[in-house]
Amino acid sequence: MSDADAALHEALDTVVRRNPGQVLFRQAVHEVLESLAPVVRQHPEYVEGGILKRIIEPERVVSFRVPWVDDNGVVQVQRGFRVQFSSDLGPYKGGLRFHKSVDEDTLKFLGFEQVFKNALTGLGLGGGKGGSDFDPHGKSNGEVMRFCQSFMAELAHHIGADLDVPAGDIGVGGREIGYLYGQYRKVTGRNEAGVITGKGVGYGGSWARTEATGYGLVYFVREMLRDCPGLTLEGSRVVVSGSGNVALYAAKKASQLGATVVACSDSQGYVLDEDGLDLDLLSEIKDVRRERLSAYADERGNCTYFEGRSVWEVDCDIALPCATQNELDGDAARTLAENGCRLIAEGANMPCTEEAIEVIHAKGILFGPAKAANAGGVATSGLEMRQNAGRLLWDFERVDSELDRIMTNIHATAAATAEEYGQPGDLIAGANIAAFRRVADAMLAQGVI
Ligand SMILES: NC(=O)C1=CN([C@@H]2O[C@H](COP(=O)(O)OP(=O)(O)OC[C@H]3O[C@@H](n4cnc5c(N)ncnc54)[C@H](O)[C@@H]3O)[C@@H](O)[C@H]2O)C=CC1
Ligand SMILES: O=C(O)CCC(=O)C(=O)O
Repeated sequence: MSDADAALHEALDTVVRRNPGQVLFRQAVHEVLESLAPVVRQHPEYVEGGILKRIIEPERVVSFRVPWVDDNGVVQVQRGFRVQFSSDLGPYKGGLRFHKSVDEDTLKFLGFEQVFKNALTGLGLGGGKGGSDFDPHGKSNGEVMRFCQSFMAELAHHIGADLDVPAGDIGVGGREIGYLYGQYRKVTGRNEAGVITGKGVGYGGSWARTEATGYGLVYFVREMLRDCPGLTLEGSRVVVSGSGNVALYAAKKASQLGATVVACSDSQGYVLDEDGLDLDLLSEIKDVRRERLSAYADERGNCTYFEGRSVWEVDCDIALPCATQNELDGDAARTLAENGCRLIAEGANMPCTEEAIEVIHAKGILFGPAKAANAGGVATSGLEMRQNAGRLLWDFERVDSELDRIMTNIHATAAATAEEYGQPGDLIAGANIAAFRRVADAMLAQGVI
C-alpha cells in the first residue's frame, strides 16, 4: 500500500476510534476522505505535514449549560455547543442550529462540512458550527428570546468579528439572530456588527442574505444544466423538500427562472400542487404565521397534503433536498430515477445517504453536492462581513450578482478539478479535492499549529 493510501486508511480508522457513536461525523469524514486518494497520491507533502490527521480533528469544541425560564415559570436546561473546526483560512464561520436532535455529533459533522464549503467560496473563512437541543416549535416569542439570551450570555465569550462568526441554520432565522445579536451587544458592551451574520438589513444585515442559500442553489443548478442536454429550468418540473428558508427561496428562484415547483414538505408530510406552489401563501404560512404545512393545503384548495409520506415519490425532472441530513435514502433515489428525475442538487447539508449517492451515480443522474451547491448562504454571509467591516450597505442587485458570480465560479472549479483528477462530471470529487487543496495548502504554509 502506498504512503498516501496508508495515511487515508489511518485517518479513517482514527475517526472511527476517536468518535464512538458519532455516526454523522464519521459519514461526513468518510465521504471526503474517499475522494482524496488521487490528490494525496500526487502530493506527498500533505502526508508528511500530517494534514489528514489534523483536518479531521476540530480545533476546539465548546459545550455549555443553557438555563432559561419558560412561560409557566419553570426552569429548563438545554445544552449549547460551538464547534470551532478550522481557522486556517479565516475566522471560524458557520450557522447555529436549534433543534431537538442537536448533539456534538451533529455539530461536528456540520462543522467539518463547513470547512470545505467555506474554502470553495474563495473567501477568507474558516469553518465552525454551533447550536442547541432547544426546540423552537410551539414556543412563544418570549421563550425564544429568553433562551437566545441565555445561550448568547455564554457563547459571547467564544466569538468575535475576527474570531468566530455564527449565523442561522435550522430553527435559527431572522428573529433568533436579532435576539442573539442584541444580547451579544448587551453582555460585551460592543457594537460589533460583524460578529454574527443574517442580521436584519436595518441593523447591519445584508440584502439578499435571506434569499442567498436557495437562490445560490438554483444558480448552481443552472450551471449544472449546461451539461444536461434537453433540460433547462424553464419548463422543468421541480420538487423541493422542506419548507424553511432554503426550500422557500430555492423554490422562488426556480419558479422565477420558469420551472414549476409542484411539491414541498415538512417533517409531517408533503403537499402536491400540480399548478405550482403559491410561494407567497407558503411564505406567509411558514415564515410569518409559523404554522405547519398542512395549513397550506387547507387554505390553497385544489392541492393535496400527504401526511406521513415521502416527497420523493412525486415525479420530477429536478429534485432539491432542502430539509435535513439523510432525508433522501437509497429507495428514494431509486424511486426518483424510475420517475425520470435527471438532476439532484443538495440545498440541505448531507441530505443524501451514502447509498442514495451510489444509486444516483449508477443511474446517471447529475448530482450537485451540498458543499458546493448550498455555499451561497455562507458566501453571502462573507459579503455581509465585508459590508460590516466597511460600514457599507450594498444594494440587493449588487449582492445578488456577487452571489451568482461566486456560485458560477464554485461550479466551474468543481467541474475543472474533477476533470483534472480523472473523474469528469463527478462534482463530489471535484468539490472535495478543490476545497481540500485550499485548506491543506494553508495548513502547510502555517506550520504545525
Ligand atoms: N439557512 C442557511 O443559510 C443554510 C442552511 N443549510 C441547510 O439547509 C437545511 C435547511 O435549513 P433552513 O432552511 O435554514 O432551516 P429552516 O429551519 O428554515 O427549515 C428547515 C425545514 O426542514 C423541515 N424538516 C426538518 N426535518 C425534516 C424532516 N425530517 N423531513 C422533512 N422536512 C424536515 C422543516 O419542517 C423546515 O421546513 C439544513 O440542512 C441546513 O443545514 C445549508 C446552507 C445554508
Ligand atoms: O452563513 C453562515 O455563516 C452559515 C451558513 C450555514 O450554516 C451553512 O452553510 O450550512
